[in-house]
Amino acid sequence: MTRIEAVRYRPVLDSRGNKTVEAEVTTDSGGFGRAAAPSGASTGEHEAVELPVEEAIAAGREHVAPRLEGREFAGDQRGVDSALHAADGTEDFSEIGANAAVATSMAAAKAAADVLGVNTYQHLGGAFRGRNFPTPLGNVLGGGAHAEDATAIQEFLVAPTGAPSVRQAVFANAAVHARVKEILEEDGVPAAKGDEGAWAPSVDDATAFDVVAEAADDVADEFGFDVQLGLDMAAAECYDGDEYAYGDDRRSTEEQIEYVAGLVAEYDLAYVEDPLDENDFEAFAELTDRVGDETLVCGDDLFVTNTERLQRGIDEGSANSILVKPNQIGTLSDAFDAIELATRNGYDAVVSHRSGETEDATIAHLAVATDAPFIKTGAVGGERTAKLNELIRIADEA
Ligand SMILES: C=C(OP(=O)(O)O)C(=O)O
Ligand SMILES: [Mg+2]
Repeated sequence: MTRIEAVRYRPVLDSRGNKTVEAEVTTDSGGFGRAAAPSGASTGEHEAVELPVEEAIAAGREHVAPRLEGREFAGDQRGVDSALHAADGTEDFSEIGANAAVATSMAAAKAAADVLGVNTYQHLGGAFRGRNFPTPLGNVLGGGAHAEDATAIQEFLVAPTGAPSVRQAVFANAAVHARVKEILEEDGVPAAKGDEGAWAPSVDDATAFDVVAEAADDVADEFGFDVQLGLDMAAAECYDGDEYAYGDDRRSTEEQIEYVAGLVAEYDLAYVEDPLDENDFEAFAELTDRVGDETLVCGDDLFVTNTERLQRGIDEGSANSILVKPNQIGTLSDAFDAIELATRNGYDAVVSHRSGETEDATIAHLAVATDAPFIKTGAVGGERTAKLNELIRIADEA
């Protein structure tokens, strides 16, 4: 097997115009991989640590590159990711930065795939992957931490659960995004876009539900398959330790559970992410008990792609789905472990982008490599379509 020859770092821009870490890995047989770290805005309290970009790059050059160059076999992803942990030496990548770690981990995977002459998803998932594709969850309207003066709920998502192909699913989500804009225009509501390209009008959540439900119904009729709704409620952002504050509404934990259960029934929600605070495994379990047969209750800030937190959730019945963001945990191996633990326990994995993204499309490969049933990566915008178009290409080739 071929060895890693060089690991290089540079600062590049993400979709918010912030600097982020890009890594390049070359191998002694001419393999090449390049990847960049994404960045969150509504980050979970228990996520691995993102360092300031210059610090992360300096740490990568000083501590990571010497451990990989000339030493690690390019195809040994676990070996590469163990070397990243060894270079860091902490539980949360606070020494080298999860941004340096994840960019290196993903670049190494791509370099190895290049050496082997296969797609990244085949290198990561093996010869038998590439038959199943994730249903894309598309953010079409939202606010919260992703846009000023917009909805209190962070993301109104569409889930084309009836789509016959990933391509049709991707096109349906884009069509809902376009239809949402038309409905807002008909209603005389101006709307700019939030961080992920979703419309960010200054409307209350009840109005947003009506607009998105109408748009999804119209597109379902046009495309001839089911297009359901989903939410990311990013509840930790709205919880003050006592109450949930969404716009002018204040709710106790019990009232929040009641409210979410009501939404699931009223809008036939296929998916509800972070409906409760990131430390309240118990309230999550209460809600999952009530609505877990009808919808996916997904932990993002609750689990932060961390197998220990996921195991606690499994033990307590806190959810039935996990959001998987490689940069929350720092390496592809750790993200893989979270998906495998989830799958073995009947949890649906949702591989996810961050609100700050780049053209990097590794998560599309990760989703296909693990047979993840869902991917959340926006509906429109170059940094989002990079992943969606990659899925279309993979499906075309597979
Ligand atoms: C994608 C999300 O946002 P961020 O990247 O800001 O955490 C999310 O909360 O699921
Ligand atoms: Mg979330």
